Amino acid sequence: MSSYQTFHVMDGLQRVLASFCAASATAALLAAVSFVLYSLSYPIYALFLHPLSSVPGPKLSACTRIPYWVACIQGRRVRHMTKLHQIYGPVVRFGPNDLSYSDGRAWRDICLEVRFHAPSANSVHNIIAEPDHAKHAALRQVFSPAFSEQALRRQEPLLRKYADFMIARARQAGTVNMTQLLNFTTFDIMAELAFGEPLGLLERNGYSDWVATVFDTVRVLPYLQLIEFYPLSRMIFRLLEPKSVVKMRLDHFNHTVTRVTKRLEKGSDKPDIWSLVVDSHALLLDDMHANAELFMIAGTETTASLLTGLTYCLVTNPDKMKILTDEIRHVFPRSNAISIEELPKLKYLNAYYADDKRDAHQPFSIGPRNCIGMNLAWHEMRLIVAKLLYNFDLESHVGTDWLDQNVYVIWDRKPLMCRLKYVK
Ligand code: HEM
Repeated sequence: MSSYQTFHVMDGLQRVLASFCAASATAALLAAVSFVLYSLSYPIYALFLHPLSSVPGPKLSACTRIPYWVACIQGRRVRHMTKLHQIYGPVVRFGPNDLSYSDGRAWRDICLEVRFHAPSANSVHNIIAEPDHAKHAALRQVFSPAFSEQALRRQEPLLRKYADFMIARARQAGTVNMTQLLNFTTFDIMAELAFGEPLGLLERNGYSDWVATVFDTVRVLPYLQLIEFYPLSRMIFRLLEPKSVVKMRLDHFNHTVTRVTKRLEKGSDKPDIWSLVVDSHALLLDDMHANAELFMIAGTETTASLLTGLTYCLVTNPDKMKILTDEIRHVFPRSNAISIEELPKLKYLNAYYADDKRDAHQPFSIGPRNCIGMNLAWHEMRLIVAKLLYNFDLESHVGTDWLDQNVYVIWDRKPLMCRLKYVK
């Protein structure tokens, strides 16, 4: 009896299973057919019927973003886009729904369209990633006093301290890897502003583990961008992200959490970021952590990249370097007299800045989400260049292939070896 019943139950189960398998097979077949049909018809749509179909660009890029992602992953994004503009002109379609403009008139339109980034490890959006415009504006208002001209005048002794430390470090060396030295300097400055304490890179003449991780992991950044770009890959990644990677991300973030928390508990009368914003009570602790992490990236390697590039341009154009060096040594009687108040008055040092305002090139972006640290960056960069050229004659035999560098969201800068002769 029981075996008969069992046979019946099994029979029923088998039938349910069989029909389930058949349904699954049909669904899979339908999905496969739909996929094939979509793959075959999408290029026709993308090339002939899409609203962007008349915009110049490679046919493959009109159908898929794959060529762009490959270029990003290989660190060739800038070269890839430059080449596309050389071939196709000022407006290029580099993906099915993506346009790139090399014409300055596009700045206003591009700034209306904001790209959003993933939240920080504590799930809070920092200011650059904040998708809500009203929240962004509120954050901007809170942080603005810390980056105002008034704040910068109070921060000048700190900037000078590290510029002088950089000079002292360079004097000991003779031949210097400027890529590293400039990284040490900008990270030390920003750590004092964001954590209220130095990272000690100039002192130890080497990277801390935390900074080394930032540079060691740059090649992963395009993969993360790719994953974040598509909602499905983002969802799958969140589900499958290995625990070890999550832990690594949290450990890295906790470096900032520990330091910011310590700085807030301790209090400070130094003009760092928190002493200029903390009184507003408008920020939660999580906001502070997320934004401190952003400042440590946005305010360091950007400035260091520009300074390294400028140093390369100077050592490979000694005639221009001489004009700039003469200007700085003529205006200031001694290294200690170099001040952030006087530096903006130097004509040759600021020639780029003047050009930049007329030009289509906007390295700090424009609009309500432009770089909040722009004034700090200009003062810091002018001070560092002036101190460097006042104190040293620079020389380097680096070849033009130095310029051939990869960019993985941030530049993967090559070492820039320079001989520094102390002259004062
Ligand atoms: C040469 C140096 C620098 C360059 C070229 C630069 C460039 C930029 C650009 C292009 C943006 C807009 C990004 C976007 O729209 O996605 C930006 C935003 C930002 N930058 Fe800078 N930056 C520099 C230095 C600094 C410094 C020293 C700080 C100081 C912490 C800083 C902090 C920020 C912040 C917080 C934002 C987000 C602003 C917002 O969303 O309201 N940057 N920067």
